[in-house]
Amino acid sequence: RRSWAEPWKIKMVEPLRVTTREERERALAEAGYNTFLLRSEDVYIDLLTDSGTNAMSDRQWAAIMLGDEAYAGSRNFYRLEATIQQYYGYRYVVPTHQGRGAEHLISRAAIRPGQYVPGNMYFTTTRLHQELAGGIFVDVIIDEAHDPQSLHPFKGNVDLDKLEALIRREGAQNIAYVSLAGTVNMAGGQPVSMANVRAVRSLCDRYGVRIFLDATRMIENAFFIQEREEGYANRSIAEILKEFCSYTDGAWMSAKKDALVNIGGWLAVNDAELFDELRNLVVVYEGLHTYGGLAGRDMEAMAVGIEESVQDDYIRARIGQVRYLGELLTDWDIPIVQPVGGHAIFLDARRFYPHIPQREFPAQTLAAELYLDSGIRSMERGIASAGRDPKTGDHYYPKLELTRLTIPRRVYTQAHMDVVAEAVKAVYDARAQTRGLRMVYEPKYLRFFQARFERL
Ligand SMILES: Cc1ncc(COP(=O)(O)O)c(/C=N/[C@@H](Cc2ccccc2)C(=O)O)c1O
Repeated sequence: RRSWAEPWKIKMVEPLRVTTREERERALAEAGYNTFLLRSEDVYIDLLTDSGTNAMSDRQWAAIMLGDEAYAGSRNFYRLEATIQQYYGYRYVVPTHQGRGAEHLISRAAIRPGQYVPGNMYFTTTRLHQELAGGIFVDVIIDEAHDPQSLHPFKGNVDLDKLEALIRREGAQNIAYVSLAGTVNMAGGQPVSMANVRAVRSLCDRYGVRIFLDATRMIENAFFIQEREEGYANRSIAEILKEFCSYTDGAWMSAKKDALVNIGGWLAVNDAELFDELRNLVVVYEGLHTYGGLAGRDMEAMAVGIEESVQDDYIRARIGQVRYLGELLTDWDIPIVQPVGGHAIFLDARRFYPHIPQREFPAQTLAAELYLDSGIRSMERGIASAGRDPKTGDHYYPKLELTRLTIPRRVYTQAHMDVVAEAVKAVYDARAQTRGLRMVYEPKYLRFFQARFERL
């Protein structure tokens, strides 16, 4: 088998600054041991997120020059609308400034206070907007998703028995919609199979329950279907994407991931009445219905990004790079979530630091130690991110205590992945001497973004 390289070459570079250990000690102390509070200039390889950090192509940069900045009816909106209709298949499109904007609108328009929102594992902003709209999130993902060592090929799947039990217990009229994410970020970027979404569709049709898709990383999900699911090996990514979406009633997307732009999001539905309400809400919270908080140039770049994101050779290279890093780590027996997901390597902080109890924030500790060793920034995806149960006020205690190494699209080279793996190994080799953290400042909403910690 011959080696295989990315289907693009680099035309512009952005210099990186290597820092010293003492510079990083000072920067991290100022950031309250929270990688979200670090300055970008103090970060060497930035694996905090794949959101908005992806490299645009020359054609996307060219699209920036084609911005039609008319307040109403921008040419760029109609191009974006047509592109979403073509590739995702939905009828009505509403642009938003980013994913959160779309989550806010769909939650307000489609949830009545007290209704239940079953979903395949929670995502922080998605659940928060559902709760702010009075919804009650219920996790209906298969049990394997909560087991970092389970090799189930589609850990994002919905457990149909859990879903049907909820519908029968609460009554279909008390289910706002099924909130389906493909891939599932908090489970480790794990995909949903076509068979599962088809089965969820037929179950929901029996009870008259809607399904809305978080399509943020749906192209990566399509790749796993092409690679792992019977009957899809010879289907293109674009065909798989469109079929999957056809089993849902609408979708929201943070275009800052799959669509390769630095800002942007959209919401799309097939129901005309729901669209009317969304189209009206968008002018209250995001901007006119033909720009939704975006400049015309951003919408044009997003349309080009969508067209590039469905190219089979591009997505194979993208997933291949994540897998390459995963293999380096598993060769050293470093515990990560398996199977390797679409957008990141998730270090299993519970197995990495078995001596640090979850209340001392092992995943946050691991992100801090990795930054100190090498200037590599990662993100906590454990108890700090899980937040507090609104009913009891106590922390949620998630089974998954993970530190995410999130790989931006078309940004870093294989050499950077080698450096990352060696840094993780250095931290792993020193793990016995590492102590946990205590939280010294806790904000009310989505605390992980701005919380501050100190060493124990
Ligand atoms: C599956 C899914 N659905 C919606 C959104 C919101 O989209 P947006 O509002 O950011 O555009 C996101 C954003 N995910 C980013 C950024 C982030 C956001 C909250 C907490 C931590 C990190 C990440 O995972 O790094 C997502 O992953």
